[in-house]
Amino acid sequence: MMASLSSSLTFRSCYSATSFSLVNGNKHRSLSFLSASPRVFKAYELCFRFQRKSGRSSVFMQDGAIVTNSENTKSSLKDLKDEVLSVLSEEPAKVGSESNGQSQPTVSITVVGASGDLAKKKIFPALFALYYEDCLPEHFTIYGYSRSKMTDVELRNMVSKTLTCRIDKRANCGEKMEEFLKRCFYHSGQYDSQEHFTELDKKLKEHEAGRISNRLFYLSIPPNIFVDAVKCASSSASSVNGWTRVIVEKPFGRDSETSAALTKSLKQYLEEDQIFRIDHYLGKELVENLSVLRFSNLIFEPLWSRQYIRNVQFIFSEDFGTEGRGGYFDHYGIIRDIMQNHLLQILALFAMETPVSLDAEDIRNEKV
Ligand SMILES: NC(=O)C1=CN([C@@H]2O[C@H](COP(=O)(O)OP(=O)(O)OC[C@H]3O[C@@H](n4cnc5c(N)ncnc54)[C@H](OP(=O)(O)O)[C@@H]3O)[C@@H](O)[C@H]2O)C=CC1
Ligand SMILES: O=C1O[C@H](COP(=O)(O)O)[C@@H](O)[C@H](O)[C@H]1O
Repeated sequence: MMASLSSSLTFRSCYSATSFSLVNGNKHRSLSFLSASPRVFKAYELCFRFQRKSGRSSVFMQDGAIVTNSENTKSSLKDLKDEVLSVLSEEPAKVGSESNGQSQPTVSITVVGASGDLAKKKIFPALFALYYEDCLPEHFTIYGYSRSKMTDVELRNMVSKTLTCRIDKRANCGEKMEEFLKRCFYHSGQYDSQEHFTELDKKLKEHEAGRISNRLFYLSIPPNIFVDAVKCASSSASSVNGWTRVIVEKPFGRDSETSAALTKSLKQYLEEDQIFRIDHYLGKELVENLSVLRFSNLIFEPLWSRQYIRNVQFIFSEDFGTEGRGGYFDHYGIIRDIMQNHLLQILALFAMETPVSLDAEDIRNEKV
């Protein structure tokens, strides 16, 4: 399968990085779930945040190394890491934490459709990478939710097969996996059952142990059941004292009209700032590095212009067949599946004018 736009630079889909950038309505928050090279992620992600906040100058090298004019790089990096952590634990609870004597909020992440391909291939490994990198809050629980009958142990067995230590620092990886798996649980239920989501809610509460609870639902299910699941999650399992957010996987409809209709349906149960639409392609190392290559690389930056580049082609290739996706492609269309999201996003990153800053909103403004 190959889709090709016009390039002298060729991008091949041979990376298996698992990271995601979340586009949140008009705002954009970056919440990277990465399983390939957190070192690169940190440099890239943290750099932008850091530069924005401190105004300090720092340059990130291709290998993820950081050159900064700071005399105290170590503590600066710590500040940056704290910032990433704050993405996951931001928006303090509406109920005072002191009132129940539990000072730190919990995050409960429910992977809806946990028995599926995406959950196994990408989501659990990415959550593990976050855990490995200490980017999850101290108190967190992960729940798999789907119709398949499974015990906690069976879920852990399933998940453990796809967790990897493909990351730079491999120290204690096995130990970390064990710790991570102990935080994973499973609840079997229908996607349109208030009753089953109420059962999930009860289980989440047990783990939250009276702490302020923030809840994230990751919809890793076919789009035709998004709204049912959101309805049940929001009415029967949303947080009562913290935030509740939902990550929605593409496709977001099949055209502008159906996309608007999906948003309208979701907004019956959620505010726009609770909805995070995801294009996992934007979190790939190769794609993230594109901005670094364009804007921080002293050799390429001045040459990246129509004066010096004659032809640009993007090649999307996979070294395997449709692998069970034939029905989906026939129904939805391969162009819709790949080109109008992943490849257009890459094209935009490649061709946009220099944004005012590398802050996500400024990049978005240049893209559109
Ligand atoms: N796989 C990938 O690489 C990518 C997938 N996506 C999107 O992410 C979402 C999930 O993808 P993926 O995991 O591949 O999907 P799957 O088809 O594997 O579905 C995930 C789970 O949803 C449940 N399910 C499947 N079909 C139905 C149905 N008709 N009615 C009710 N439940 C159903 C099944 O769980 P159970 O039977 O246990 O309830 C299944 O394990 C989809 O929207 C897909 O388009 C986006 C990008 C990449
Ligand atoms: O969204 C999709 O992307 C994958 C390619 O992503 P990768 O991370 O596996 O390289 C594609 O195979 C799939 O058809 C499509 O739905």
